[in-house]
Amino acid sequence: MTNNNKTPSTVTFGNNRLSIEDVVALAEGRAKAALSDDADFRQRIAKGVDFLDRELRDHGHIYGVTTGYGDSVLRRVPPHLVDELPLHLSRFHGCGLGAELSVPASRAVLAVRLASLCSGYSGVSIELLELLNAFFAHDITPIIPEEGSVGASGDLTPLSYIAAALVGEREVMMGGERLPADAALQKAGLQPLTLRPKEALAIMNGTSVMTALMCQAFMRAQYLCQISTRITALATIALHGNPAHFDARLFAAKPHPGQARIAANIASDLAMLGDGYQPARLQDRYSIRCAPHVIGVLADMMPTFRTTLETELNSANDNPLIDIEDETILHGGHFYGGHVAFVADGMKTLIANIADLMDRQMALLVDTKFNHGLPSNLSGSSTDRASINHGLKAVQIGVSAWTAEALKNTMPASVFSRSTECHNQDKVSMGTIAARDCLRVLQLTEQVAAALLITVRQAMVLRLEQGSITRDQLGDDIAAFLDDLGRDIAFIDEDRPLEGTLRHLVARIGARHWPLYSEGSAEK
Ligand SMILES: N[C@@H](Cc1ccc(O)cc1)C(=O)O
Repeated sequence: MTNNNKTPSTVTFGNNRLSIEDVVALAEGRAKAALSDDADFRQRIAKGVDFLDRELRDHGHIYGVTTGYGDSVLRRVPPHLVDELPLHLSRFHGCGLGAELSVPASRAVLAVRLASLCSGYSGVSIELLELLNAFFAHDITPIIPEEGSVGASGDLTPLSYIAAALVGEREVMMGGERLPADAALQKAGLQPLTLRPKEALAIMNGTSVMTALMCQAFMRAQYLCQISTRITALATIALHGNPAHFDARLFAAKPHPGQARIAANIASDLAMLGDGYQPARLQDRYSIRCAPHVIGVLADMMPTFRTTLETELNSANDNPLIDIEDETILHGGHFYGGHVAFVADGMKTLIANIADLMDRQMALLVDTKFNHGLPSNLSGSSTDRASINHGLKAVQIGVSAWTAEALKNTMPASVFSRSTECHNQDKVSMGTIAARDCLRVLQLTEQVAAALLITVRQAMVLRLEQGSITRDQLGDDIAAFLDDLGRDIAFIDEDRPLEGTLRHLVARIGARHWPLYSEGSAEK
């Protein structure tokens, strides 16, 4: 498939592997979906269906086809009710609650489930795969409530909303419009699917919701590494900090590659300060001096996170699996999302630590006890009006609140297994809760980053006005970045509400608006 760090224009589902970038490009509507025409792939899919049909005819006993589900495995379904069983599965799981997934998130879920079904272990028909693929072409996304999965019988309840949409039940979004699924299918000229015996189980019995959410989280975490690195560089300059903390020789002596790269990026941002530059202190406080050691942990874990997420993304995480080579049905527990759960729990901890780092950097910048000659709360008001102006005081309070909430949400979800479903599912992953927490922590941390962008830009303008830093001492990248920020953030001389600016900057961060360092540099 595509190279990991390039945006594809078409993502093809078939025998090939998908990358996180493929999923996110589809989710964000930057790529089209296609189902492979490859003869081997189509034959493999056909073989699975044919084998299941024969198995049912010749042996007449298959889990989830002629039995009840889960703990109800001992219940035998008589042949005349076998065809009705899949619709029961999708319907009794139609009990999701909570917020609805966004359209991009729902698209990511569709993509991840389609990828898994294409691995050829689930015994679904090519018609099912074609219809899922057609959802992309017609911009149809199931409306999926995000709560109700324990992440270890797969994401049964949220994925039931995909099964329902395919058969023309419940609601979908289509080109920005909320419609009953049957109406949307009709509008698109598509026929609702009649689910074959194992197909509802195949759609629902997997880890695709948590995996999709973590693909989105991964891309955001990657950008967070970069933006927090740039913020650190600007905070260091604005505080008259010491560039020597980022010397390559230091990082060769403790050579975690991600950490070294973050340090090198900060060092290159500070390179133009020049020999005449005098730092205010020999050693800066840890939120400056140890920034590579905080951001670097996330940077160093990203390759592992990628490997784990992409293994899950390209896996058959259904049960039972159909081995078409040996013509056997394999009963297992691949719907268990333990790996994704751990990535989500781990990633959210590392992200919240970056929120905390930036919160501490802001504390240094706004406080005249630490900021080496900048005004209180970085207010740019002239002296006679300084008594009524409070600059970034409330923004700092907001940052404290967002940081506290991010830190609070780092409670691991994966250790809170509950035995459920009459003790059949007596150990579960809670990976979907972990993934949702991770996204919430990201959102809060991106808000902190937005506030820090206002802070460092304000501090830099003040320094340039003071003349304690000159424009020549900023490298081209830093100067261009500050100019770009200046178009989004007006200088704060008189107090004004900053909500609009904050929201705008949060959206900019979400869109990875500023190209920072080299693409994908938070990883390799
Ligand atoms: N995940 C279960 C199947 C299942 C499906 C739906 C349920 O409600 C419960 C269990 C298995 O494969 O064993």
